[in-house]
Parts: sequence; C-alpha cells; structure tokens
Amino acid sequence: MLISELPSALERFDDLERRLAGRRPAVFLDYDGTLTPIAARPEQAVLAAPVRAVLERLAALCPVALVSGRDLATLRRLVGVEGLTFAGEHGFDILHPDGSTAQPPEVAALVPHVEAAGAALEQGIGGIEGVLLERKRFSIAIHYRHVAPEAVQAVRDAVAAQLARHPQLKGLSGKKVLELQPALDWNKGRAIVALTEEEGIGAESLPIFLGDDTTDETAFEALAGRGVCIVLEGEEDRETAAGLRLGDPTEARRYLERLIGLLAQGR
Ligand SMILES: O=P(O)(O)OC[C@H]1O[C@H](O[C@H]2O[C@H](CO)[C@@H](O)[C@H](O)[C@H]2O)[C@H](O)[C@@H](O)[C@@H]1O
Repeated sequence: MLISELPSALERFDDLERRLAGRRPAVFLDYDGTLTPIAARPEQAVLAAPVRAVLERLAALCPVALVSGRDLATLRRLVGVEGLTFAGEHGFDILHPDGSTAQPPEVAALVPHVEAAGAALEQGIGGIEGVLLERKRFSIAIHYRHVAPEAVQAVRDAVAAQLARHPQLKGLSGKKVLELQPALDWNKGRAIVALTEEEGIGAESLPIFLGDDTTDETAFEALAGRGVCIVLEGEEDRETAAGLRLGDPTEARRYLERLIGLLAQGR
C-alpha cells in the first residue's frame, strides 16, 4: 500500500491498547528520519534532549532497541542512553544491554572487500563536489545529497562498478545515499526477528517497529502479521509493507509518549 493511504498510528492508538492486552511490547526504532529529522549532513542529525528522555523512560518499562544504518559506535554516541540494545549497520553489529555483542560470523572475512571498494571510490569519485564517503566498521555509505543532479549518475555508476568488481558485496539505497556492505543474507528484518527470540525480549512480546526509509522495509516485511509496523512519511510517497503511518519524528515522539503513558498505568 502507499504510505499516504495508511491509517495514522496515533488515530489507531486504541488498537495498540487492545493488541497489547497484558503482553509486553518490545520497541525497535530506526534513528535517521524517525527519531531525528533528516539533516543536511550525518553529523547534524543530533538527538533532541526530549527524545532522549522519552527513550530513557520507555526503556524503564519495556525492551528498546535502536536498529539503524549508522555505525554502532556513532549510534551509541548519538543516542546517549544506556541499557538499550543497539543494532548498527542495518543489524550487522549488535550490542546487547549486558555488553555482549553479535555479528554474522562471516562478516569479518568480507571487510577487505569493503575497504578495497571504499579506497577505489575515494580515488574515483572522492573529488566530485558534494560526495561524502562515510566509513563504518563493516560497510561504507556514499552520500550524494549535495552532489549536483547532473553528477549523480557518475556516483551511481562508480558504486555499481564496485559491486560488479566485488560480488562479495551488496548494495543498499536510502535517502540520498548508496551503501556497500557484505553480501550476507542479513538485514534489519532478520536482526529484529533474531532479537525478538532472545532472552530479555521473548517471543511472546509484541514487537513495534518505527522506521522511515526503504532500508526499513525488510523489518516491516519480517514483522508483518506479527508486530506493529509504523512508517514515517518522507518527501516522497511510496509503497510500503508497514501497516500504519506517522507524519514525522515529532509524531513518533508523541506516539512513544502515549505508549509510555499506557505502560506506566500497568496496561
Ligand atoms: O537506518 P537509519 O538510522 O535511518 O540510518 C540510515 C542512514 O542514515 C544516515 O544518513 C541519512 O541521514 C543523514 C542525516 O539526517 C542525511 O544527511 C543523509 O542524507 C541520509 O542518507 C547515515 O549517515 C547513514 O550511515 C545511515 O545508513
């Protein structure tokens, strides 16, 4: 369905109350575009203090996991709340609240391909005005938000050439960004399902996921029919596997505040 055709998660909040009915929610949250508005540059997407306070209050009531494309260390620094689960790089790099970590076992062997592709891209398109290469532990993001429209195809072509050269890598595409990561059958959806099966969250919990980007669709698909899937509206309407919509990060915060109110009443 198109995002614009979905019902508002705030208007349908009563449904959530009914679905919870004594169950505990487990809340999974995307970062960019969901908790923070999309900013001109990655380092400008700083979490607002009231949102941080909401995350702290929510984490005292139920499991909360940040599931983001960001590098794990960057995500932790930006969020600045202890006691959460953090899944960085689209679920490739997980940190549990007890300090234990998890990554797909094959990922480390594929990092040299990411590094070789990153070096080639730096050499090939690093000089194009506006290109921003964001190195992460296991992947690389190629931002083109500030690239002149007539130069964007050169960026796409260069990334496609690296994908052709390194079949060990796969490509992702998000908001004015292309990403290269190890070509493993792993994504936000698989990471969230794995997390819901872990002790501390539990298969009986009701997963709720909020995300905004096409890279969040694997999570909506994985939780369809089982969890509450909420997509945030962006600049463009598009097809989604989510079942509910919110307008922007301010509405996402209001939704989480209502959830806190509900859980604080013990319902
Ligand atoms: O999964 P997310 O938490 O949504 O992360 C996806 C990517 O977000 C970041 O890039 C995007 O947000 C930036 C700040 O608002 C914006 O400037 C950029 O154009 C967007 O693509 C982040 O830099 C990437 O590493 C994430 O993969």
